[in-house]
Amino acid sequence: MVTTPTPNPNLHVTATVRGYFTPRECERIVALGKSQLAHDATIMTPEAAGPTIDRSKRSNSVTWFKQGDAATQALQAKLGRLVQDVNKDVYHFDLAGFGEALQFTRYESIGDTYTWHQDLGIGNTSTRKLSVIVQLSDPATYRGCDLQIYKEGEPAAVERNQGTVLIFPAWTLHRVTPLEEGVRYSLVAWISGEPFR
Ligand SMILES: O=C(O)CCC(=O)C(=O)O
Ligand SMILES: [Fe+2]
Repeated sequence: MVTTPTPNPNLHVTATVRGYFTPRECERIVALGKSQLAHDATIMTPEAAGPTIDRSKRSNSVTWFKQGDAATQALQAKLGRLVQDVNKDVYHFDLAGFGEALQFTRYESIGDTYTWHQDLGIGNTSTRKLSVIVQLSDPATYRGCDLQIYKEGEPAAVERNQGTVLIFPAWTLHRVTPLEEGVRYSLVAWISGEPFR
């Protein structure tokens, strides 16, 4: 049987929402993140049974915001509204919601980095459909640590402004270049769903 599905024209798009969070809101999120324990960030590889630490690929630390906390719920509500709107206009995915805890990402040591990767992978990362990143730091306070998206063979830098939200399909290749000066924080959320449709 041959059918011709309707094309989905925006799968390459990174949705950029400038100033969705105010600098004050960003500072509050940073303070909340910094008040909690940091863990070495891990990666998933098909070779390893579970999450592994590989500093050549990912050198930074993360804090998972506690599920159910009032502050977490408020953050998820605000992000969720935006994601629903963007998904309706841009991606048209079947989404179930936040599949895992919000990740507060910390680049605090010179050289902290995350090399090219996709967020959609194996194990519990396999249900991720959209990646959502909030730029929490004032770009004047750090050098390097550029979030870049792979576009037609080239790294394309994305908006660095504090409070900007970036949304892209979770298979999109992206990286964070090494931190050269200062510190950078980001908030990362993944919106998950049943196998792709
Ligand atoms: O810190 C960022 O902007 C991106 C982090 C990231 O790509 C990830 O944690 O998967
Ligand atoms: Fe990522």
